[in-house]
Amino acid sequence: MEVAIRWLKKLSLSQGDKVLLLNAVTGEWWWVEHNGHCGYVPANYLHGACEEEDSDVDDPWQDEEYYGSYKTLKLHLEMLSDQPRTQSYRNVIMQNSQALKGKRILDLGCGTGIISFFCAQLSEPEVVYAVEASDIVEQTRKLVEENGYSRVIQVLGQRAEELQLPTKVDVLVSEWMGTCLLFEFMLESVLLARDLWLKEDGVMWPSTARIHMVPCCADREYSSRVHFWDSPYGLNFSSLKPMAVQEFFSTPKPDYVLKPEDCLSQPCTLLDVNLKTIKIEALERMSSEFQFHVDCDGTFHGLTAWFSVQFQNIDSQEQVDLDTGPFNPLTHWKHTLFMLDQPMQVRTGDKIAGSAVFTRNPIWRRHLSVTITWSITSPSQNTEQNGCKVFPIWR
Ligand SMILES: N=C(N)NC/C=C/[C@H]1O[C@@H](n2cnc3c(N)ncnc32)[C@H](O)[C@@H]1O
Repeated sequence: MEVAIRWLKKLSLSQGDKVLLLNAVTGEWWWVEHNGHCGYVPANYLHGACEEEDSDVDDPWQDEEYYGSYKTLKLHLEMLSDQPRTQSYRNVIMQNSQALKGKRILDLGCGTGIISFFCAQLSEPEVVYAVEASDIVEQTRKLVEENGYSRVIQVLGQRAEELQLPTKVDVLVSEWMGTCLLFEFMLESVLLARDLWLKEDGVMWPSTARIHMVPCCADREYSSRVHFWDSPYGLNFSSLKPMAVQEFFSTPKPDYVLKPEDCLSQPCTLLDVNLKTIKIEALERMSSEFQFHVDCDGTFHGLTAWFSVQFQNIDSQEQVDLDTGPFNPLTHWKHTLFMLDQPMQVRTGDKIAGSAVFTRNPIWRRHLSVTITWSITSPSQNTEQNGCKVFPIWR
């Protein structure tokens, strides 16, 4: 079936082909990806079957698997061991110790309760509601008891979506950030709790969140997975290279560590979200233009993204900034590398312009896809190269 949409490149599909649904944009047209190419398809051309069992689709938030991953200590150890992350929250609370006196605080997704402990230890809030949906919460209750904070910290073992509080709160603090900021979309739960339980003049911590991106050289990453096939043990395996690109670079690499010297230009800020005002429905699709001015000759292998969050002080204009990028101490989030299929040589003075669109998965609600469109103009080489690639995270 040839679906040639006038303003999009052709998406050739045949009966029985499987496509990745990226966005059920309207009832009639769905934005899909097939073999690395994306385009619109009439919704009525597609029927039901997701790869997984239909029963899975009954749980689009995959809550059993999600909360199951937080009931053991592995992820909590990783987060608590992340000094830049945990110390940022501690610094915010310390700097606002006076302002937090007598206040009502909601710590959403408290895990082992570390943020709630900082509040009770460094200030004298009236109450801290420590909300946690995974089974780790039974341990958290014990920790509150054993550390003598039962009078201040109230541990609530439930999902934020089911929360019932006696009154609204003055501060909603949460550590909700996932890969590429948005993955897990715990942010939706935070915004839901904000809308239901945060006072009109209440404070959100973090207050703002940003996604940053920079074009980069990633030679070792590309060579070890693609050039490797040129001549392993003297044999010519190069016909495997397209398969290697597809297998290793179709999704971003979430645990990449970008070195400052591999940046090809100054980074830019793609998204800047105000967590007090953003509406939940805005999370479905967020897009941003970018323009990078290449400031050193090199190979353009891909784009690396990271996030930063800012915590606004309650009684002053100052803020604490947690920046997980390559120019700051490494965090457990590391960086996210979006590798292009084909590296390109770029020179100082070249321009890499384009857009990044963050589209939430209409079915798997904790997942998203990032569509990156680029155009490289090189005055020195008098060339222009364009491209577009869709990166699911992770469906
Ligand atoms: N920072 C990263 N990566 N992960 C976020 C942190 C996730 C923690 O928040 C809890 N959590 C996530 N969503 C909710 C919710 N809706 N209600 C209650 N608890 C929740 C999880 O069980 C983890 O303990």
